[in-house]
Amino acid sequence: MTRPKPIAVSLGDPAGVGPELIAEAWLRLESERLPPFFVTGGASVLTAAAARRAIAVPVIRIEHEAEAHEAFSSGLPVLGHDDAEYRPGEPDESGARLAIASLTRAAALTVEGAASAVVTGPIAKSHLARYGFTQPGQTEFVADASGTPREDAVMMLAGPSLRTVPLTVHAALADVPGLLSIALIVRRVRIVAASLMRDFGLVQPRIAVTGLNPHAGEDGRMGWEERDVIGPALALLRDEGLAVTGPHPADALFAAHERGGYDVAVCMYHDQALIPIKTLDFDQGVNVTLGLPIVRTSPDHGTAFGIAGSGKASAGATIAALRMAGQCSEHRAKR
Ligand SMILES: NC(=O)C1=CN([C@@H]2O[C@H](COP(=O)(O)OP(=O)(O)OC[C@H]3O[C@@H](n4cnc5c(N)ncnc54)[C@H](O)[C@@H]3O)[C@@H](O)[C@H]2O)C=CC1
Ligand SMILES: NCC(=O)COP(=O)(O)O
Repeated sequence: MTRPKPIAVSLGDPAGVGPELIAEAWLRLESERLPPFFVTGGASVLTAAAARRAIAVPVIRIEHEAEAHEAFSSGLPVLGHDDAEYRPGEPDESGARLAIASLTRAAALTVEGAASAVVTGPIAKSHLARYGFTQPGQTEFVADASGTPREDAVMMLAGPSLRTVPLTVHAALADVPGLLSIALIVRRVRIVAASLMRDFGLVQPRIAVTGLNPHAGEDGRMGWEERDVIGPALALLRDEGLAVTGPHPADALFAAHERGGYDVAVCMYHDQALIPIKTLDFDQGVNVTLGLPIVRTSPDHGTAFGIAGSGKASAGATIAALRMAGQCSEHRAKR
């Protein structure tokens, strides 16, 4: 049997918590039973970040991704020579350029099949935008890199307590009602259903869809989107045989007694989906992009510049992202 390819990990912004958490994940590879991975660039950043965190993580430079498997048991494999100075909490131009280069290479290696999945370290979008990062986020970046229409790259947040999908993502709240349409909901919910089957092994995913307005519109008294947009979209999806319920009032859907009734909650906007997951599962929350020809996950937290280098950041979400990337790749390989 051929062994699976290693996972390509992008560094994230070197001034953020990404590098120290990747190093910590490598340190715990046996206790956490992590699949083999390598980092694209940032060898001296990773060495310095591990030292600052007072953890013993030998960094092993590799010239080719095929060397990652052998290196992995002795140290953290780092591919290539892209690098920067380690200045935690002080994002700068060279760090931004390294983050972009690392992401670009990790995604490209995954698209060409040299890596089984890409796990992206956290970046600060507004900071990187000053240095040539043109996409709204890494979700759109990996969509473009893998030749996927951006509308088909669907963000899902997954933790031990629940999974959520924001149908609209990095949009101003005032723009959300105008962005919602029957076509968007149908297209994205179909992708959610197909991905939960392909990447997570669910046979018939149970999909709960929220309303947009308080009380899911209260029969049109508090908004019309449920009646005119969300409801008709869900009727179409049910006609296709998908196990879709809603529109549900969003305020109660995440209560413990409700969560057992669905496999994923599809939400209308960013905070509706992210607040419950970050409240319940912050330390194990994974951001996974559905609908791609490749597997991509990420810890769901950001760069946390304020605590970078302090040793306070938890590696739980990074470890969960690595583990989930390995599991999704295994599910795909079995199909
Ligand atoms: N996957 C990614 O690339 C993401 C990137 N971001 C970016 O990160 C930047 C900062 O965003 P914020 O909203 O401040 O979110 P953040 O996640 O960086 O920080 C929010 C709070 O959580 C804490 N925190 C974050 N990670 C932690 C960890 N591993 N352990 C313990 N505490 C942790 C921080 O100290 C802060 O108090 C933004 O520029 C945003 O674009 C935000 C979310 C995801
Ligand atoms: N709030 C989630 C987030 O910002 C992650 O976005 P992306 O960079 O993974 O697209």
